[in-house]
Amino acid sequence: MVLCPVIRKLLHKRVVLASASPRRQEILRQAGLRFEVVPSRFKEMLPKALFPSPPAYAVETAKQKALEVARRMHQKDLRAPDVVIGADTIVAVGGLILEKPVDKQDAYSMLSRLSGKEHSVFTGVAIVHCCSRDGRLDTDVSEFYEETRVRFSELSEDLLWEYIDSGEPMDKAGGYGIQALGGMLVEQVHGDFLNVVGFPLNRFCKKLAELYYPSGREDPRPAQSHQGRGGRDEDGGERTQAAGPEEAVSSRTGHSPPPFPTGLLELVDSFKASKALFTACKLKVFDLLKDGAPLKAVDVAGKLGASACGTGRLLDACVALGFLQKTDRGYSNTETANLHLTSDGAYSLRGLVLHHSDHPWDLSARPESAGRDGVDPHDGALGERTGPPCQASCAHSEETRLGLLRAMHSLAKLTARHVATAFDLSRFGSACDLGGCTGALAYVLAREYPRLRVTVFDLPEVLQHVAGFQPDGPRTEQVSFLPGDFFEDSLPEADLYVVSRILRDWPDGKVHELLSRVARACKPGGGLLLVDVAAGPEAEAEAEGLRRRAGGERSAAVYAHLLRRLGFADVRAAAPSATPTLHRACARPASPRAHPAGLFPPVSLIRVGQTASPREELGTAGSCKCGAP
Ligand SMILES: Cc1cn([C@H]2C[C@H](O)[C@@H](COP(=O)(O)OP(=O)(O)OP(=O)(O)O)O2)c(=O)[nH]c1=O
Repeated sequence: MVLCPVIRKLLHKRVVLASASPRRQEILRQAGLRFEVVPSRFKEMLPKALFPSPPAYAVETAKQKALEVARRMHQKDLRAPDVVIGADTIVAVGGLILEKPVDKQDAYSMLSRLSGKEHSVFTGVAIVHCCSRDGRLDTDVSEFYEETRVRFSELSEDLLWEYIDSGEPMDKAGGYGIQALGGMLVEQVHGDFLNVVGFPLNRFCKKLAELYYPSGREDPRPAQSHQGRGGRDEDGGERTQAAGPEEAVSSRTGHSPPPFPTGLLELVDSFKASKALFTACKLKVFDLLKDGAPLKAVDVAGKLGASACGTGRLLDACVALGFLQKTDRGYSNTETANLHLTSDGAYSLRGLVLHHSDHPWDLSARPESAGRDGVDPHDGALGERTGPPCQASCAHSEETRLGLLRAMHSLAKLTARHVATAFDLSRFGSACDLGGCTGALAYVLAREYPRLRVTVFDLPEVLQHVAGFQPDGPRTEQVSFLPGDFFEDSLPEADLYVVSRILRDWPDGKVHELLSRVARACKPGGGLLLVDVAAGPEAEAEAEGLRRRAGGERSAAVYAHLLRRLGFADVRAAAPSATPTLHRACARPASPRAHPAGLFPPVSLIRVGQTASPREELGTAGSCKCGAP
């Protein structure tokens, strides 16, 4: 996600980060910037004594790093990138500048100098706009620095050496990494934390805003006027041009182009990113790079039996996407890749990735039928409904079904804790997860509520595969599996029924039928935990006619109305306190026709209902069985 509008503005420029620092790459990537990484070869050996202050030294080094990359790229292709970003982080204590230690002894003398005192961390940043004209490179440098003050506690000799022996200090200014083990040495921080880690993101965004909207307008249109060559910015940095190249063109010709169709171009291009991810997962690139030392492209290619050139391009794409980091020593996984893209990552989504890779969204395969004939992409070739993916896959090969189970399992595992803790369910003694598949949610419910016994109720052909998905550890005995069809068979007895990510796959009639069955099975005082992606009200209104036959996300209001009619009282909704990952994972389109108003429905919804009072209410619920909500 790109929060900062100025960063969004850079999305269609060729941006290069002239730094090998994995931390800088991570910070800028998290901010949504897209860039290539070309580490600078500038030797950080400027004579420090010539600079009036430590930050002046950091700023000049940052500038020289960026300019070296701009010149090298221009020489190589006679075409420089649009923007090159350079940065340099130093630690200053008592007028002394500390950079990266050269060896352990050097690290020791730096850290003992910092012990028990406050020091400053300065990061100098240079933003170089480039323009290649007639084989010549024109550059336009803006620069600034940020200061953060850090206080260390008193460090014992033992602690110092233990820390040095961890190896962490060696590639970091001042010999410590505040974001990792080095955080233990730190007593207080005043200022921007990311500045210490290597890149002052907040100040960087402000600087970009100054450059691109010099009059302080929020309006993202290009600025109409800009300063001439030789201007100086507020930090005393040289700046020859206030606006970027785009603005210059518009002011020269007097022609104002239409707003840049950023979102559209992103969509056109976005499949490439997915393709790179799919390919890397299929080839097990992230498994290969897990835990080991960084590998060069040629070594990865050798292990995969692939071409060095193609592998290099794939690995670079993964760097740009934030799944790999690249240094002089080679490629290695980012934390995201270790966690989500390796086969055995704690929250591996590899199964989901492979499923989507092997089963592209049907709309792309049969766009004509979806658009022209109004056939739902989940339907069979003649428009007949094949049911939710899990059931539809029963008609397919064992391999397809297993792939789908892995996909559903990985997603359920990622979101299970948010779901299990969205409401306090501790008063329930037993639960039945209808269509609970591999039991990913059931096990987390059992872990969160040690008194709860959970039955996973699903089709026999699904349950025959669950053995491969069982977690180790305590409380697995709280969970049991029972084969059955929630439309055909009697529902197992339970105090709480769970219907998670089921309803969106069914049309209204079936949704009503299933919830009516749950309402009838519910004991007085029993409950229902309904988990689904919710459509916003507008999408809901537009989807109304289409969804009756097709399924798709429904709004909170529709579910609330239906549940009340079925006799549930105390209907409550909660959007999970979701991480961006969770939101993205949940908020995906079921079918394009069900969401004509937008591809990404706004929120995930969890609601719990409890049958109000006993029998009359349940009777009412039964009498509603045939009516559509
Ligand atoms: C103080 C501190 C520094 N650092 C890092 C940030 C920088 O990467 C590094 C300082 O060295 P730099 O020379 O600024 O950067 P670099 O050598 O890592 O990368 P490049 O020169 O290619 O841009 O120290 C931390 O990661 N944590 C910290 O707490």
